[in-house]
Amino acid sequence: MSAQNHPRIVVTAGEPAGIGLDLCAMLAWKAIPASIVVIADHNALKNRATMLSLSLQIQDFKHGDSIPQHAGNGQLYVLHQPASAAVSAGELNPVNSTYVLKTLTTAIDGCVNHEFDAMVTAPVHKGVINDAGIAFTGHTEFLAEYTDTSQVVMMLVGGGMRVALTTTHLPLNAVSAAITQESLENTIRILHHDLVTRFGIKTPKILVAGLNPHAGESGYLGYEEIETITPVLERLRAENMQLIGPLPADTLFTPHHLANADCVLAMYHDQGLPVLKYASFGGGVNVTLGLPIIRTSVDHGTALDLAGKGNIEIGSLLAAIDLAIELAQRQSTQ
Ligand SMILES: NC(=O)C1=CN([C@@H]2O[C@H](COP(=O)(O)OP(=O)(O)OC[C@H]3O[C@@H](n4cnc5c(N)ncnc54)[C@H](O)[C@@H]3O)[C@@H](O)[C@H]2O)C=CC1
Ligand SMILES: NCC(=O)COP(=O)(O)O
Repeated sequence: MSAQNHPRIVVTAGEPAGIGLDLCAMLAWKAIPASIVVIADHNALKNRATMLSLSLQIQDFKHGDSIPQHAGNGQLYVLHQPASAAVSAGELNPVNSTYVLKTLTTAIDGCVNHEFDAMVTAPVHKGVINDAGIAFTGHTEFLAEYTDTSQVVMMLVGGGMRVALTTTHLPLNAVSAAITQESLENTIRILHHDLVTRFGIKTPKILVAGLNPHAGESGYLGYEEIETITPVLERLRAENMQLIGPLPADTLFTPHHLANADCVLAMYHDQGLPVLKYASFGGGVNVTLGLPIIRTSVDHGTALDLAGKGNIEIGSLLAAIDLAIELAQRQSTQ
């Protein structure tokens, strides 16, 4: 926390051809109870602001500078990370992938060494980073690897729900094999631990989805519920965790089930996230659990079609910053 006791948040601007730069420029006009430093290419950010007719005033941030609470008066503190190639709104260039990853590692390092209290990420484009010859499936996996964390959990918050995932960015045909008793148990332990410590929920109630239609229909539609999910839930219930399931995913997201639950654990990305995004797109937040640092993110992608055009929603970035502030404040009191 700063000397004035407000959280210090670092925001990575994401894929420069996408709307991350637009969001960061717009952020300069939002008052926020935290200090904010954006990591981006100074000139690319200035140019994007000009495209949006925003007269952004960039203050260059240097490591060690102390900065005031974000006033929302058009000023933005920017840690300049030079892009590797010229930036053009809407046009991906694999050459800039190293720049994108450098913004991430700079933010992670800043959180690990306590220069910042939390990092918030604008969207990156997974495909173009791979086009550059760098294997990359998402921030979540990148953060885990860079911080040497063996397992993390992706959770989205929005629309009155929290939805965590057992597996993240995997082809569908690899999902079943990736869900082992060990990986599921670790996922639930991380989820439970962070709901208690980071979110302040004393005894979290977690709804756990089955993998197969109708949660396997007693084995007639698949065995993962019987062989993998149920034994793990029974083991962890013996430790007094409140775990309901495995429940059929098609009826789990109904008011009846959700009313008293703190979180849903889905088995894979597109089992859980379409429901949450339907309920909250543009206002949802992605948070990585199990990391040694606090990281939240927007719930949407790079929206290349909208970059530089001036008609985007900033709600998800603001919600991600709000959650980062909440988590940082709770951590500072522990
Ligand atoms: N946190 C991250 O880094 C994320 C990155 N992605 C990446 O983004 C890239 C594009 O993904 P898509 O599936 O096309 O999803 P997308 O979210 O970029 O776009 C889906 C639709 O939503 C619109 N949209 C997105 N954000 C918006 C905003 N803030 N305001 C108004 N409209 C908005 C887009 O114009 C498009 O019509 C992919 O490479 C994907 O992996 C996707 C999700 C999260
Ligand atoms: N659907 C969520 C997403 O793709 C963002 O993932 P990550 O980059 O935060 O790992």
